[in-house]
Amino acid sequence: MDANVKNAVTPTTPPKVENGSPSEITLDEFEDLSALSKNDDSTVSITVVGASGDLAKKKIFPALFALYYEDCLPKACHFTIFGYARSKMTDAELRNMWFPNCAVSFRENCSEKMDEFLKRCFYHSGQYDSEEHFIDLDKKLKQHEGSRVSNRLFYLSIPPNIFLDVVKCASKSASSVNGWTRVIVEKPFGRDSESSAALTRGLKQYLVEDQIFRIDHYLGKELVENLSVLRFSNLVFEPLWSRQYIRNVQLIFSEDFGTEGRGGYFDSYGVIRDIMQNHLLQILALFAMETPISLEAEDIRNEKVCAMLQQQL
Ligand SMILES: NC(=O)C1=CN([C@@H]2O[C@H](COP(=O)(O)OP(=O)(O)OC[C@H]3O[C@@H](n4cnc5c(N)ncnc54)[C@H](OP(=O)(O)O)[C@@H]3O)[C@@H](O)[C@H]2O)C=CC1
Ligand SMILES: O=C1O[C@H](COP(=O)(O)O)[C@@H](O)[C@H](O)[C@H]1O
Repeated sequence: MDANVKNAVTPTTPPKVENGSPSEITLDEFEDLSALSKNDDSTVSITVVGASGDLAKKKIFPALFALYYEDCLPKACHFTIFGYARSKMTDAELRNMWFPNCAVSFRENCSEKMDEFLKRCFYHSGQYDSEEHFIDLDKKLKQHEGSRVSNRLFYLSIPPNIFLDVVKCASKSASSVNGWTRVIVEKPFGRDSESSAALTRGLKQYLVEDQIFRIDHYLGKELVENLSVLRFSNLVFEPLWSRQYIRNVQLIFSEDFGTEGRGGYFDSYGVIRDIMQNHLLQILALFAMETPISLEAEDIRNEKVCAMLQQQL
């Protein structure tokens, strides 16, 4: 979770929303969604909003399949994945669209696993600001969830100007009545601290902070994940990792392709905002923070915030 955003506004208790439900399991439990399958009475439904887009196709669905392949999703029939967007598509068309990107070279039984996984994937076409269309989605989700406890996750893979429309409709018309409801928000979280705080205030009209997961996909990269292990578990590096021994730190970001489809986004938002204030600052914080009391998410977050405040970044 992005701590700077989290701390950008004074937490307030949001008004209770119709059909809304507060979180019922902790962040740690959430990390292993497969744990939910131990309880035969619960299901997880993941709705990827903006399913027709680039991010969904290239990253989210392959990642969901990888989770399924590694048994990190509840067993089949205890999870459902819905794509939601305005484009008209059938379930089969959605599956065909995702398939090529998901079919990476996993180990054995990949195609069987893929068949099982795709059978749990469905599509619902709707407008982002239509409560009616989210009510229709809710009905479809219920058909798959049956009478079990339903836990629902909405992944916002859409441009930021429609985040709030979706959160409003999803929380009013399609949130879980008996389990948790959570929302994953993709960057950018606003274009400056004022708009970031405004976004957080907007989200909190419908959700409490524990329901909001701001994602920075750089933190999932192997190299970045290994940074903490390298720093804190390596007897050679650990004592040397300080200002006494390190004079200069450079973070170099390079891509081997051009602007491609990002021209409009870069013009209005900027390359620095695209990469630096999120991905690269997260890495710098991981690099510069003091040793956290544990490698739990909240403890690392706390140390990253301290490191940033000390550097006045
Ligand atoms: N692509 C990437 O690698 C990354 C993207 N992100 C962020 O994730 C989000 C999604 O990215 P990406 O998939 O590339 O974006 P897209 O531009 O592909 O948009 C996703 C979907 O949203 C709908 N959409 C697009 N523009 C509008 C609009 N103006 N009004 C309403 N709906 C619209 C379209 O679906 P339909 O027309 O079917 O409704 C589209 O398929 C963005 O916030 C982006 O900044 C973050 C990290 C990396
Ligand atoms: O968030 C973004 O990241 C990608 C780079 O990430 P990668 O995992 O594909 O290396 C960047 O190309 C994109 O512009 C930016 O929005």
